[in-house]
Amino acid sequence: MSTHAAVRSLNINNINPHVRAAEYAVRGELAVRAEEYRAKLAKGCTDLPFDKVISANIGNPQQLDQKPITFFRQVLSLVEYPQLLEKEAVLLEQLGYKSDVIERAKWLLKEVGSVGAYSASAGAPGIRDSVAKFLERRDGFPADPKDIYLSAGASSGVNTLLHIICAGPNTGVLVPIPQYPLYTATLSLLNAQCVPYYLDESKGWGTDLEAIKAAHKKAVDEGTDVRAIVIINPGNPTGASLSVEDIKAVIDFAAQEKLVIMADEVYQTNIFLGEFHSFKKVLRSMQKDEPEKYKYVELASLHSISKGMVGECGHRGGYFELCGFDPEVVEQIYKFVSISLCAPVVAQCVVEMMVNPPKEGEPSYELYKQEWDGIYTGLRERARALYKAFREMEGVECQDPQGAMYLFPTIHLPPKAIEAAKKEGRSPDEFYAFRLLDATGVCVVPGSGFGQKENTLHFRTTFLAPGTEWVGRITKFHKEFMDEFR
Ligand SMILES: Cc1ncc(COP(=O)(O)O)c(C=O)c1O
Repeated sequence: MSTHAAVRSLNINNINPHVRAAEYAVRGELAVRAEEYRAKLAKGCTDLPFDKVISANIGNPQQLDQKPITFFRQVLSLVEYPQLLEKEAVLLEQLGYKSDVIERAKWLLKEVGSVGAYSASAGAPGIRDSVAKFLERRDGFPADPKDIYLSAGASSGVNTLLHIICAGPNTGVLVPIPQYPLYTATLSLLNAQCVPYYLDESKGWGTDLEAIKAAHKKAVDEGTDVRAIVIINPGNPTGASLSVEDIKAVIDFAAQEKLVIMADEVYQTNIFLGEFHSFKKVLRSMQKDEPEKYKYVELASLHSISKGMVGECGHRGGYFELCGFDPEVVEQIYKFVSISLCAPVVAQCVVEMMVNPPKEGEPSYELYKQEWDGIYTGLRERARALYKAFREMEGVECQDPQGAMYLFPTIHLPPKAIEAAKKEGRSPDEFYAFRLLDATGVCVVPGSGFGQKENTLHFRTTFLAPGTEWVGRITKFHKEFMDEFR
């Protein structure tokens, strides 16, 4: 028994074991070490072989110098401090605010009252209306504001949905591998079963229906009550976007097997190759063609202000839309979200602006468009530069950058490196990632943090960091690593 156990109520062995069991590699040991290095550098330490830490482990755009969109922040400045609206002339003539910024701030304040007040549990009604209108424009099918729930980031939406879906240790949820570890971690917390299905790296990380069917059958045969399937589209860490055919196949399978579909669409605007097709749009078109067959498909789709060109992840905003859920279940979802009172109200305002940005012809449009396009082009260029560097590295294979904010290359490490990793009690990809961090200050996440096929090794890096100097650091490290262990 540790000495702590005698003097305190809580110790590592008596807290919730499901918290202990949960793994979340994107903020794990590597990220902690990276923060230690950052703190050392800030104190003026000069004995590290780098002068800057690059946090390429997490899609955190503004930490890596992505500038916030001016329209969003100008409006927020006014909703946070409405007294500024009494000085319209100063705003317009001296601070360069445009009239549509002032109008939007007034409108939002009318909808929410004060951003310091709780809103209705599922979000301010006017903001839910805006989201519904956006979905109608995006998909060409009606959307009902009553089906929309504002959330504290997509993470809190996922948390809500999995809490509702997971009835006990026997509940299973199909999760893509590799995946963003929010899903496996939350299933661990809920003591439910993750039913992994593998994405096909040889086909650009496509969703393989046969793999889904096989994973589902195996779990059902083992007695698991599989109730839902998670789809991340575009993928994290893979960036792959699903084709309409693949989405149809998933919906069809979900209809046959009565699976709730959780469509995580937070990267819907981060697309470099192909096109984004929402699950809602494809579902509604299938329902139009064959209403009886798809009538009861349950779909929850999620979006966020964290990603895309918005990148406001620190504000913690998002929403999910429910389609086809039983009204009694919906009541429980409503009760569940009401237990946390409401999503952050400032974040709800950002959601509103994300789904209803300045339109062509409006005063803020030109700058908005210029900023949006600049961020998009910068991301695409950095993705290409990183991809090109990976392609030239020995033993590294990388799929074309397709979307999201990440590359997920395969690495083939020499046997001596694998042995050295074993001696340190680390997986080889973890060993590689620690070495990379220690030598260059670049923090990536080993593939094992997302799941990967047996006998394959990967790492995930974002392509958010500005410039390409850090890419050179990775290339140099890799060459030296391979030489050391060859
Ligand atoms: C696929 C995916 N879903 C959800 C999230 C969570 O995003 P949010 O900041 O909206 O909670 C992330 C964050 O990286 C993500 O990659």
